[in-house]
Formats: sequence, C-alpha cells, structure tokens
Amino acid sequence: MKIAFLGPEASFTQLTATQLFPNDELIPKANILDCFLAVQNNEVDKAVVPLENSIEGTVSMTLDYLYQTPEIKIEAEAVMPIAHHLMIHPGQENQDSIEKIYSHPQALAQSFHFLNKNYPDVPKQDFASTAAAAKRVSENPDRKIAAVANKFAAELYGLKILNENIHDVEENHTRFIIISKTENSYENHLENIGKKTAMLITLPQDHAGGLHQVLSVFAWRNMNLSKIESRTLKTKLGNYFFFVTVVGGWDDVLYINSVDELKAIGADVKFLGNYKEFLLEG
Ligand SMILES: O=C(O)C(=O)Cc1ccccc1
Repeated sequence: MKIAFLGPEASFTQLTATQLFPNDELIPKANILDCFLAVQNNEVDKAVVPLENSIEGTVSMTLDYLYQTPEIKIEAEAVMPIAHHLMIHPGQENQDSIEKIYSHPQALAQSFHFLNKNYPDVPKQDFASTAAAAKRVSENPDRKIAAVANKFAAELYGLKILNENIHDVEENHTRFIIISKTENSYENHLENIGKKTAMLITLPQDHAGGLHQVLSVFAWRNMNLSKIESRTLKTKLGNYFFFVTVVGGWDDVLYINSVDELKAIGADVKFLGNYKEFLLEG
C-alpha cells in the first residue's frame, strides 16, 4: 500500500506512520493539504496527518480539510509522545547570535515559553513541518539559523542539539489520524486502547438552544463525548461547524438513530468513522 505523510523524513508524522505502517511504501508530502489531495486523487491508499496536541490544541488545517473533502474518512487514531529540541548546524555553535528559529507552528507554540525566555529577540518563522525546518538548517551551513525538531531529525540532517526537551509541558502528546476513502479497513499488530466515533456537524440556522439540541441527542442516549471543537465555516464571521468524537464501540441502534435525529433537527452531518485508537512509542 502507498501511504502519504506530512514530510519530509524524520517529521513526527513520519515517526508515527512508520509505526502504523511498518511494511508499506511511505510517501512524503510537503504539507497537510497535499496529504488530503493524494488520498482524494487516489495517488495513495491512505495518509497520516496530525489532528491535535495536548499543549497547543487542534491542527485547524486538518479539521478544515476533513470538512472540505466529503469522501475522506478517519480509519484510526494514534497518540504519540512528543519531545522538541533546538538544533543548529554543527559549524554554528555560538548560540548567542542565532539569527532565526524555524519550525512547524505547533512546535513553536509547544516551546513558546522556553523560546520566549531564552531567545526573546530571535525571530521565529513557520515551516510546513519540524523536519522541513531541520532540513533547511542543514542546507545552510553558513547561516546562524536553528530549528525546533525531534532527535531523529537532528541525526538525519547532521545537526547539533543546543537545548534538549524544550517543550513547555513535560507530558506532551500529539494525536494523529489515518485518513482514507475506505472506512475501517485498517488492521495492525498494535494493541488498541479504545474505540471512538467521529463526525462533523453543522447546525441549522442560528437559533437559541441550537447547540443544546444537538448535544442532547448524545446526552439522553448516554453517548459520552470526548471532544467537541468549533471551527469557522469560512462563509461569514460567526458561522461554524463542529468536530465531535464519541467514546466507545459502535452501537448500531444508538448511533444510527443519533445521526438520524441530528438530521431530523436540521443539522448537516458528515460521519467520519468508528475506529480504533492506538498508543505509540516516542
Ligand atoms: O512538523 C512535524 O514534524 C509534524 O509531523 C507535525 C507536528 C508538529 C509538532 C508536533 C507534532 C506534529
């Protein structure tokens, strides 16, 4: 099988993808949109992308593209511990004069307090991934630039770690998802830590108690929500869709009826899948 991931090599997403797909062909993509497009265009069977982080929260691009690609579903979820390090080219050891720090916006945010305290005047620049930032540093040996990335990126791109474990909260985890056009076809050797169901809900026209009505569909069926996130619909300021996950295995009667009831009250529902959750090693 062909699996796309947010690359390049040694990104956190690749570390996740190699554990989930040890025997498949992994294809790096430059950004999250390209991972979705590769699935959409049947260039690959599946893709692995980040969904949310325990410090920084949801990766909004991933939610947006789940909403914008009706055929794409979630097949599984994997949680991985995340450790960030600040790295430079080995020829540039004078840390006082770092000119710029590159990384994925999530990594810069997860290390914000460390960077703000120790490198307050150094401009930070967003990159498509931590590994892309590390690669760029390795390609510019003459510049005093640094990257926030993982230890495999330091090794692969020949960089020297200046500061270890700079993420602001020790317990730092990211949740990744496997996306594809086929539901529930993912199988692996790993033990799953639970099951959940995900859906995207758009409320009918704005009225008092609209969200309460939606939530009551789950509440009276005793369906326990593990996440609810609102995201702009991009049509008008104040228009949102909701990403909702429900804990537990699939119950045909309860779940199908809940979706029917949501539709009956005028909500628009995209069912994203009922799938397993895995816990990976960092
Ligand atoms: O940039 C990466 O390496 C990614 O895979 C995205 C990401 C960034 C920060 C924490 C977890 C995942």
